[in-house]
Amino acid sequence: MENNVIDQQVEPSVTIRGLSVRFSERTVLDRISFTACPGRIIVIVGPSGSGKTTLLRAVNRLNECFPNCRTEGSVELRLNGRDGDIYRDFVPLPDLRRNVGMVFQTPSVLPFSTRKNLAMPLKVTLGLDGARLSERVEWALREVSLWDEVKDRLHADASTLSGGQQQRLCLARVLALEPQILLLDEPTASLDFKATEKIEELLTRLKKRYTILAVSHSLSQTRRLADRVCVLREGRIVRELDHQHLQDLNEFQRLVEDAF
Ligand SMILES: Nc1ncnc2c1ncn2[C@@H]1O[C@H](COP(=O)(O)OP(=O)(O)OP(=O)(O)O)[C@@H](O)[C@H]1O
Repeated sequence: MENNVIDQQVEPSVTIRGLSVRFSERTVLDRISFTACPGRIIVIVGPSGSGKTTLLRAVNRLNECFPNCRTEGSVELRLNGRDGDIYRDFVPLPDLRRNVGMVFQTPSVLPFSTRKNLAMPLKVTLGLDGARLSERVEWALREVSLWDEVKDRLHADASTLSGGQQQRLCLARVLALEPQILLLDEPTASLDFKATEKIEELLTRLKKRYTILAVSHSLSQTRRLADRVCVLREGRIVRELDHQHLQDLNEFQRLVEDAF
């Protein structure tokens, strides 16, 4: 069965058609199709090993880091008003990764100060320096509600921040490059409930301006965040749930558990 989820209210910014990913001879994603739109969060859930991370990585060609990986099908993105299939049309990888930012399960801060974590990619990728660089650093930290917490220790090593602060720093690093699409792989996996709450509030605010694809292992979080839920099992989308399914917690849990 090939899935075809079309969001009819808003022009999609991600259109995935017949996407299959193999590692060596093993099929990990099997003819996946769906669309994602700006202003919406799609949450991907599914058993461990069902292909959730691989699906996120397919949207900015990160699977290509693995030499045994083969991808078929298309991932069409609308970037800066132009459509293109990232596997067929020429999209320089740095441009693609800047526009399609990814935040990983475990905060991946660089072994530098908080400021340098943001400043370095801004210098290298956008060539910013001086006042423009400082403004962008502050903007990104404010965007993730971290500025007030770190403004007096911008030059301290980023590893001295709490786990939740580090994860927000990673998100700030992605946002600073002005992406249009965010890929979030269990962004609260390593956080306590307070830090999780902050990230969830942040995502709810950010979703108005970005297309967000997120992976979550928490059904209650999925229900809080998602506009649409895709249940992945053995590399296929076996169920899609939208607003009407998310209203009643028991009904939602039953539908997802059935799909698992
Ligand atoms: N680079 C790779 N080489 C070989 N197999 C891989 C590679 N990356 C992922 N896989 C395999 O693909 C399958 C899907 O992995 P993936 O990480 O996408 O699953 P997941 O649903 O995100 O799992 P989890 O919930 O445990 O994070 C797994 O069986 C995994 O072992």
